[in-house]
Amino acid sequence: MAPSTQLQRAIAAVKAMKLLGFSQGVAKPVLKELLKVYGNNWEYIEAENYRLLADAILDSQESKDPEPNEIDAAFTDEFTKPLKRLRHIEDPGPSQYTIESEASGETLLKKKKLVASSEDGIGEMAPQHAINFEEPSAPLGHAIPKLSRRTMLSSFQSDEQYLCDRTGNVVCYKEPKIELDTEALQEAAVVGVSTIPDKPMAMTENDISTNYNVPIAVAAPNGIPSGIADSSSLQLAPNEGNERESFLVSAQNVLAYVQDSTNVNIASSNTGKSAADLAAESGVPLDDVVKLSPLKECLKSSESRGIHRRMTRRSFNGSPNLVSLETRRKSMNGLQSSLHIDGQSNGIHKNYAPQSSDNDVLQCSAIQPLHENAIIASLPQHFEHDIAKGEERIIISVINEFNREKTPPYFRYIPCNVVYQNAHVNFSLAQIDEDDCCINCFGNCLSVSIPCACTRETGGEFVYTLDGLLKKEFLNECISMNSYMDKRHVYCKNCPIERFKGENKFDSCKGHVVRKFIKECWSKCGCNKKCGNRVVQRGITYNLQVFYTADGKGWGLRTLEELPRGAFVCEYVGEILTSKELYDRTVQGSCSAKHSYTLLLDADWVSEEGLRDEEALCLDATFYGNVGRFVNHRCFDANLVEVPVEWETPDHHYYHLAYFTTRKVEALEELTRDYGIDFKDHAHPIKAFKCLCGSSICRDSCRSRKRKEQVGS
Ligand SMILES: C[S@@+](CC[C@H](N)C(=O)[O-])C[C@H]1O[C@@H](n2cnc3c(N)ncnc32)[C@H](O)[C@@H]1O
Repeated sequence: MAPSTQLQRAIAAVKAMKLLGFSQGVAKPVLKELLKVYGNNWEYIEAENYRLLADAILDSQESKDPEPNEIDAAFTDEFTKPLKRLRHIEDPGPSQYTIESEASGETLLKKKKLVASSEDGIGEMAPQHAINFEEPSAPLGHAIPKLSRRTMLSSFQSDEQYLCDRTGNVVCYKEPKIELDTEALQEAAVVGVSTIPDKPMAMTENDISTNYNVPIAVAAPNGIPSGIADSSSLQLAPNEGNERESFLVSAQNVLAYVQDSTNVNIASSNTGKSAADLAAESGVPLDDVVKLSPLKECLKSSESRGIHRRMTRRSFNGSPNLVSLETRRKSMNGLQSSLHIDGQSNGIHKNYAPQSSDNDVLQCSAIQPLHENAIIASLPQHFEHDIAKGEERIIISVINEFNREKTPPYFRYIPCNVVYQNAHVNFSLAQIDEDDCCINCFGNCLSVSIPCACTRETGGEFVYTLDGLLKKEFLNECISMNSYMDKRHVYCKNCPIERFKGENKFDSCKGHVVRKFIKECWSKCGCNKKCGNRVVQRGITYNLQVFYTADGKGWGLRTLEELPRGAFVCEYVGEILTSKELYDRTVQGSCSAKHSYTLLLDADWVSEEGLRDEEALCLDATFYGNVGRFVNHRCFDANLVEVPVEWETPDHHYYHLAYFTTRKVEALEELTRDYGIDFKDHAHPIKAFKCLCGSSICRDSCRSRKRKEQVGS
């Protein structure tokens, strides 16, 4: 990236932090560290108005948070000591981030320690500028800002525009960016060198928010995959690390089994009610919901806050759990997980996302800490307990049983595609011809013997069964069309992928796969929302989980319940880009993430001679996407197949990519699809990787054999 752009972005970031009350001196070193960690990928840092940066600053500050009796000294020191700078050392202390490689080959974001030093110029963090989350006294007359991460982040997010609903039109989003001003430009001169940090922002009493979402939670034993709990087979292992799992508790039953990173705490809901109040209101005996540890009483008292904070921190460093195993065992026995596999029913109950208010749902968004000090004791938790952040009808948990990477690298969850900027995706009822919809239908189109007009695309036949599965014949055809061997390619004369490469690089079309489309009924149709010809647009209905794969592929997606053949699993959702925009992103390196998340919507590129730039569309799930982005590749015998589906527009330029099962899939099986990669073709737009699919017919096996031979010789 050109230095000036880099500088401008740095200024904007620092400025944004300043608006939150973080001085330049505080923000700058953390920003530098994040840039290192994310390989100068600004998209991550700028996402959600620099949420990652704010999180990281809060984390580093919390780690520096002095004990109450140190506060006075720190402030007194302000005028007596030279400003200290931070440097990395191996000893425990306040944290920053660093990258480490695991045996698996994955690169992990880890905390690196910072300690005061006056030697190098990484940045400054004078004690007076660390935001304190305790009840501070300000001996030197400073106004001490008291902010919570939640307060800050919600103020950060307040001007976000929301994106889309599941069946609605694609919405073009624009996130507010911090405008550069002259003051910021002056600061440009000092980004990268140390300066005297600014004074903290003065805060009023109203700014001091206490609306922490602190739920009731029960720790589950380690070693049980999130989403699966069979109380009869629980192994109560000693606490080996910091990662645990908890339940999402509703008034009547446990909704989900979720992962967490911090300690067990008992606290109030975000309405400010206590656990006891909520339990009383919901009619669930408190002891049945949560077995309070002996710590309960001391956590409730304000005097104990310091103790709790210290205990939380100690435990975060790996020392024994706050709640006894016995307490945990009782808690587990007192609860029925909604996600259990038992011998009798062999069923996993749906992990529906709660729709109700605080009154009837106590959200255990991972074992949330009691107060703000503890909130920032964890690594940034982008997704809390549901990676879909409530955007799907199902809660989608995340679990890593192999290393300490708690969540996948940052991305923003969207349940349906969103136009990035120039893509021509414009839905209008007028655009849908009467022959392309079933205006005169009513009820469920599938219950009538004569197929409706929406089946024109599929030869006058509905492709779905009454159970909502893809019919055998259609599924077989899709599998065969997608199969690497049988795939039929068509070639366009003026391929949009090639034409942006510049004159020297211009190449002939690499080919586009011929596909079979599904056309679902939609708003202009007379049928109702429950019509059997509306499957994909209803969204995810099966229990899925994002998990860390054991075989080095990074994160993956799996099912927590058995899936029948022909079942719709999820859509591949991302930003809708023109192929030019995708090319520009690739050239700029903003898509240089370790994994590739782009797909072409190229099914119809050959049918028009002069396809306009804005009509040659792609999906990029690198920064915005849904669970579809975690589906890994498997050569030949993948259990998912990708099918193009359209409902809002029948023009084949824009459509949805839906994943259906190619066979019965067992609970806990990883969901995979064949990306169609030719591992020998290095010019292919999909960046090849060393395939670790494990299939006995892996197409990359020749290459890996060759490599081994080369190494051996
Ligand atoms: C759409 S992403 C899948 C999710 C990804 N594993 C993650 O951690 O976010 C595609 C990327 O995953 C990795 N991947 C997928 N299938 C793989 C396979 N069979 N072997 C090795 N890496 C794979 C590659 O890095 C690929 O670019």
